[in-house]
Amino acid sequence: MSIAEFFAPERVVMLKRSTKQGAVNELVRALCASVPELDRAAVTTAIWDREQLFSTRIAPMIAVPHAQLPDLEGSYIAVGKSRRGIEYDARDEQRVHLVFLLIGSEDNHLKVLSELARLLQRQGLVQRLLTAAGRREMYQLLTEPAPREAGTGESRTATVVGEYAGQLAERVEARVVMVHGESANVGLLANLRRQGRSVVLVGTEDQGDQIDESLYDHHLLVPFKGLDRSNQVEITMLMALSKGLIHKGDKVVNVFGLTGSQLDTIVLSDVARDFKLFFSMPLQGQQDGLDQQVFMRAMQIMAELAQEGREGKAVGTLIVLGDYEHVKTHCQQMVINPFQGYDESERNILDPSLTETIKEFSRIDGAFVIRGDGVIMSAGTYLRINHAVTGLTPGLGARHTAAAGITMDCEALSICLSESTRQISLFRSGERIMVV
Ligand SMILES: Nc1ncnc2c1ncn2[C@@H]1O[C@H](COP(=O)(O)OP(=O)(O)OP(=O)(O)O)[C@@H](O)[C@H]1O
Repeated sequence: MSIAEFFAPERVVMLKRSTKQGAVNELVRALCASVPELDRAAVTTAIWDREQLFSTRIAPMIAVPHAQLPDLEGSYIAVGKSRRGIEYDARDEQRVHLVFLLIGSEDNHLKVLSELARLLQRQGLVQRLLTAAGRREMYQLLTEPAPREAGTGESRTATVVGEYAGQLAERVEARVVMVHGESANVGLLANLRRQGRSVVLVGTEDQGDQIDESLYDHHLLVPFKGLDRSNQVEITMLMALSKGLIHKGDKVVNVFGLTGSQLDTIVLSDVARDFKLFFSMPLQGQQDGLDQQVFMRAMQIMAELAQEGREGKAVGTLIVLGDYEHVKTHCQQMVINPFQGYDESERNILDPSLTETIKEFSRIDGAFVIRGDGVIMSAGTYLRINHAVTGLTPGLGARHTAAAGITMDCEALSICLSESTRQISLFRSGERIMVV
């Protein structure tokens, strides 16, 4: 899916009104004028109904009011910029300057929302939108392919590392080579394809427009940037395993550099040896089908929480993903479930406008319980554990014990953010299978 297809030049608006209602109505007008099948009254009602549930401000200066309309085919985005800023919601004094209005079909609304959120994370884009001279420039910025980052040229070192990676893959008969996209070089990709390796291009953003698609077999997106080298490989391998791109008997060569820099590292993995525990994970489309994007979003929110904390303080929290049928038998509310009463479509972790709410609720004691398809079933939940949890690293307390314990009793995966160390741990079958 390319997010560019949902924009249109006539739906870029320089907003005149500085109230939330005025600005949103300007966008609804522009959207409905551009898409005749949209009924303005229905769009307005759907948007405001959604807005009453949670504010759709997703970042200090950005809001994404959105709604699904039954029977609508396709999704449409109108974008507005306000130079003066809009008083968007009472809880935040900072004004919103960019408003993205999204109306979507029920089928892929959340996926489009998620793509839009990813686009807005593209380095420097928001700043360039804010300083863009006019509507045409804004449209170009929103629809242009992701720029390749500095340092992606093929330096001598990168070329040599690429050559060695190719030779190593050949010598050990690695079936798969994962080339980390921001530093990928075209020569290496072409060489690996010639050798008949399965080539996976790994990136944090969609780079399909920059590198010829015929040079790789799969494109894998990892949820966050800025990892150190060992975490980069572990997360990538985990993602690739969960997507079925690599298998138990494979040898895999990873070629990468630190995010944004050139190729300088080669790591050879024997999947069966290095990822023993993974093979009991529920991520592979069985059990209750834990959606890949849901797992990635949960990891991303945890990573952001680890970095940002709340109001200057570190926070700890716990997310339990998947196998809800069994997990629910272990759940007891510590406080009233804040998601109670909301429709399932209004409490899906894939909805970026919920991110702030989820982060805010991370301060509540207890766990988030999330179904495999991303629907948040509860927060502030106490998990009753039936087994004695032994063998945890000394120093890990009740939160980590609950995170491990629930995965002994259920086929769920749990992600635990430690308040004291800010480390993110992944638990499966009672074991801590990864620490970031
Ligand atoms: N059974 C449980 N189910 C859900 N949440 C729990 C459970 N037990 C503890 N918690 C959460 O963990 C918090 C206490 O964490 P504690 O500091 O004891 O654990 P920890 O593993 O050392 O975590 P951290 O590294 O974040 O301090 C509680 O305030 C509560 O929010």
